Parts: sequence; C-alpha cells; structure tokens
Amino acid sequence: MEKMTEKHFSIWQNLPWFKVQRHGFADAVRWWLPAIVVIQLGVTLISAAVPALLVRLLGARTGLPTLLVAMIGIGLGLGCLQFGQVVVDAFMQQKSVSVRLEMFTKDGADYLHIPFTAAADAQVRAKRAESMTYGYGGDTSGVGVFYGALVHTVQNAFLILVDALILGGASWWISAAIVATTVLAFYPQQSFQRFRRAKQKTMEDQWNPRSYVQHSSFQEENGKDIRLYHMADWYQQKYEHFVDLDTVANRSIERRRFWVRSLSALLTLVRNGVGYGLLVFLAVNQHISLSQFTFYFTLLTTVGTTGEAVLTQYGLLRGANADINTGRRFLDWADDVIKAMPQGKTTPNFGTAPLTVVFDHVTFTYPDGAAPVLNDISFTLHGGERVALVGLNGAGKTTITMLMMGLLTPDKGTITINGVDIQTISPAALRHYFAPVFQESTVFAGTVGYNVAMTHDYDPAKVKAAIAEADLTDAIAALPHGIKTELTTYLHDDGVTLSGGQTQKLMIARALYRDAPILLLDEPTAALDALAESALYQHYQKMATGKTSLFISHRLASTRFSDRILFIQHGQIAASGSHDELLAKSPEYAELYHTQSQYYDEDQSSEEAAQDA
Ligand SMILES: Nc1ncnc2c1ncn2[C@@H]1O[C@H](COP(=O)(O)OP(=O)(O)OP(=O)(O)O)[C@@H](O)[C@H]1O
Repeated sequence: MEKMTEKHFSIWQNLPWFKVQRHGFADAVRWWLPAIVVIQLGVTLISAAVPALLVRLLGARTGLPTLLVAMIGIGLGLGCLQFGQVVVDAFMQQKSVSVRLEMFTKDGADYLHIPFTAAADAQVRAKRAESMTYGYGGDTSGVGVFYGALVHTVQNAFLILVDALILGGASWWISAAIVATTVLAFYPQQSFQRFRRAKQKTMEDQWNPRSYVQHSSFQEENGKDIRLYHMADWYQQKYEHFVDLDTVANRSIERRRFWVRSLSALLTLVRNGVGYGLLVFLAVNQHISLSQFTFYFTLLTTVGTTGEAVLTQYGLLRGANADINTGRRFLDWADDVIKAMPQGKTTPNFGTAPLTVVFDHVTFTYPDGAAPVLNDISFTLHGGERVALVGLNGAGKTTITMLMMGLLTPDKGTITINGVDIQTISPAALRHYFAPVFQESTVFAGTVGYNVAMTHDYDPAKVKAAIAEADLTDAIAALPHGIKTELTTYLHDDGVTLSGGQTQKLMIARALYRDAPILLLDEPTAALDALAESALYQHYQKMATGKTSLFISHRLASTRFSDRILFIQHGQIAASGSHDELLAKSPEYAELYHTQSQYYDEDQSSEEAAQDA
C-alpha cells in the first residue's frame, strides 16, 4: 500500500489545491479579496482624515451647519463601509466553514472507501485522527483558519504599505521606521509559529491512545466492564495524563508567545517614538500644518495595530498551511489508495445455479503481520456444496471469508467465482453474492427492520419472514414497536438492547433476508442456547439449499450437517473430506474431535446416570 507522503506544500501550492477541493473558492478569493482590501483601506483613511478635517474646518471658523453636514456625510460614508466590512466578513466566515465541512465530509467518505485492511491499520487511524484535528476538524483547524488568515494578511500588508507611503509624505524616516520594525518583528513571529508546530508534533504520537481512550470510555458495550473492573480510575488517569501533556506543551507555547509579544510591543514603542517625535518636530517647525499633523498622527496610531495584525495573521496563515498539509497528506493519500484499489468493473451474470468458489494458491499476510496467515492455500467450494471450515483459534478461518468477499486482497494467487477472478468483479456486485453472518455482531443505530434488511426501504413481510426463520418472532413481538423498534440508545432514547443470543439471531435474519447465493456462517451459534443452536443446525439444511455455503465452527459436532470438512492448520488446508475420512487421515483433527467429544460423552453419561437414579 502507498506510504503517506511527508511532503510540505507551500501556501501557493495549497491555493490551487483548495481550488480543486472546493469550486467557488477561487472566485471568492478573486472578487472578495480586493473588495475587503479596498473597504479596509477606505475605513482606515477616512477614520484618520476625520480629526484632520475637523481641525481644518474649526481653524477656518466654519459654521455649525456646514460642520454638521460634513460630519453626518462622513459618518454615513464610514457606516456604509463598515457595513460592507461586516457583510464581507460574514461571507468569508461562511465560505471558510463550507470549505472545512466539505473536507470533513470527504475525510469520512475516503475513510469508508479505503481498503478494509488500511482502515483497520493503527497507523492510518492515527494519521486520520491527526489530519482531522489539525486539518479540518474545527474552526481552529488549518482549513478553518486559512481563508480568514489569508485575507487578513493580504489586507493588512497592503494597508501597512499604503500607510508607510502616505507617512513618507511627512518624512521617509517614518516609513523606514515602519518597514524596519515590521521586518524585525517578522522573524520572531515566524520562529514562534515553528515552535508551536514542533510542540504540537510532540503530542501527535499520542493520537492513537488518545482516540482509543475517548472512544472506548463512552461505548455502551464497555460500560459494565469499566464498572466491574474499576476501570474508571484507569480512564481518569489516562485523561489526566493527556491533559498534563497538553498543559506542559501549551505552557511552553504561551511562554514563547509572551516573549514574542513583548518584543513586538518594544518595537511598536520604538516606531511610535520615532514617528511621533518626528511629527512633533515637523509641526513645531511648521513643515506640516496642524491638520496634516493630526492626519499623520492618527494614521501612525493605526500602524501599530496593522503591523501587529499583518504579522499575527501571516503567522496564523503559515501555521494553518502547515495544519492543512497534515490534512492534505491524508486526503491525498486516501485518493491515491482508492485510485490504486483493484476496482473490478464487471458484473457477471452467473444465472441461478449455485456458484463455485475456487482459492488457487492464495497467500495472505496482514499489513502489520510478520508472517503469512494463509500460505499457498488452494480449495474449491463446489456449487451447492455445504462445506465446514474448522481449525484452531487464529488458524485463518475468518481471514478466508474476508478474502472471499474481497474485503482483503491476496498477496499471491487468485480467487474465482464460477471461473471469474473476483478482482475483476465490481465490489458492489461481488458483495451481492454473499450473505455473511460474522463472528462479531454489528447492530446499527436503526430499527429492527433496518438492521435485518440493511436498507430503510425494506419489505416488512420479508423482514418478518426472515425473523421467523431465525426464530426471533416472539422476542421481536415483545418489543414496544415490533420491527419498528429502534435498536441501540446511541441515537434514540427509546432504543432497546437485544441479548447476545437474540443479536446473533438477528444477524442470521439479516443473512436470510439477503438471500444471496453464497452463505458464510462464521461461528453463528457461539451466543446461542442449546435449543437455539440445535434449531439452527436443523434450519441450516433449509437455509443452505440451492446455495453454496461455508460454515465455520469450533464445535466439530456441527460438521455432520456439512457435505465436506476443510481442516485448516498452520495457514494451509491440512486435510479435506468427510468427518470419518478426517478422523482416519488427520491425527490432529482426530485429537481435536476426541478432546471435544470427551466432554459431550461425560455430560451425556452423567445425564444418563442422573436419569437412571
Ligand atoms: N487485522 C488484523 N491485523 C493483523 N493480524 C490479524 C488481523 N486479523 C487477524 N489477524 C491474525 O490473523 C490470524 C488469523 O486470524 P483469523 O481471525 O482469520 O483466525 P480464525 O481462524 O478465524 O480464529 P478464531 O477461530 O479465533 O476466530 C490470527 O493470528 C490473527 O492474530
């Protein structure tokens, strides 16, 4: 699988990327950026000109009506500009949020489309958590900050240049002081932003444990173990540990920020000292008029704020850009991985006859696994055959089902259905051939009906029939709204929780509703009581009629309902045949069977002894 790049993209490289991610972003920059620059310039210049104008009018002993008209006119003009500023700010904010939400959505969609193995990879999960937090997860993330910081940087940089040029009209020394102090403050600001990023990086190693703690502590299913084993203290310690890490990092960031701001204040003092001193000197020596003095003086007062703003905003922009890079690396990687996925295009029409599945010299290793889980494995599930797959824990039985459904991809070898390589079949079409019952049940926040049909547009009669076949009718009838009852309380306050066995039956109903040509049952009886288990075995005969089926079970007794048994050991098919054949030819299978049957026999004989007594 593709490695995630560590590439750094500059602001100029990220701008076109933004454009690709979000249409309309380029227009927003092209039209609204000049607008906001002009408005800001207008507001600043008019604000500086008002006192100067007043001084001039008063000096010329202008009458009150003229003064009032001038002031009202200026007030209205300023008001209009300020209103324009509010409109543009609101627009920018909305634009920024919509770009961010778009990436947020893309992140979720990408994660759900990358290969199953990648999604389960701890490193990928950590990168995604980091990408979400820094890249586009909230208003303070890279994308949340980038747009506003870009606009305000350009706006304030332009303004300070115009200020310096205008003040150059009084003395070029003032312009020089503005430029020099801004440049001097620039480097500490940038170094501070680098420091902040580096500190944040030290916390990135913590993403996986952090997201695990957050996620697992609030999972309903974990609630009882957390209480039973007093894990609340453990969780609290973890939370405190993360808070401590954040506190230490933030403290050093704030310390550095304090020094940078102090330096900036000192430079402002120098600039104002030079500027105000020169203006007073020029006014006293009558090189500039009183109204000019007032204008320059007011303008110089705003330079401090503008200078600070341009540096802060540029620092924010660079920080946001670095944060965006974190997000972009993940999104670009996900795009590449999705593109590189073997996306079969065909949707073969296999007709209605049962399908034949062939594993041909298949080898598979998990991405973070040291050795292959399956090693050069070959077997055939003939059309209509009921095959049992048995083997010790960790032998690779579930892995075989995942490979068959295309959720995992073999390192070597091919898997075919009716002679067609599954890699050439479109994933959606491929998954339609399977009705699986997984080892772990996955109940989604939806109604019983939804959880059986896995669509909101379900056929209630068909759902009820599947529920009846899975022996769940009475349990569902006892629920407050029957098949319309919400399962889980995550989204619905009136949701209910089914028992482990009922949930497993629900999963069987889901497989029955799907009515696909290949049935995959991975330990479907683990949570069932003896009666339900026995009923399922009986039922299995009917369920599997006309289908190809693979039944995984640790209870070797269940294999008698199958036509053939595959015994898997050390990543290979160690033996294949009927129960009696395997007893004869595989000592390991025989040992496994006798170890299990010993307990059944003992149980039986003690029951018989009890009955005799
Ligand atoms: N996502 C994964 N990443 C790495 N290794 C994995 C992953 N899933 C399973 N494995 C490893 O692959 C091997 C086979 O696992 P698999 O779940 O296929 O076994 P199994 O025969 O179904 O076991 P069981 O009978 O316990 O359900 C095990 O050693 C397991 O640790």
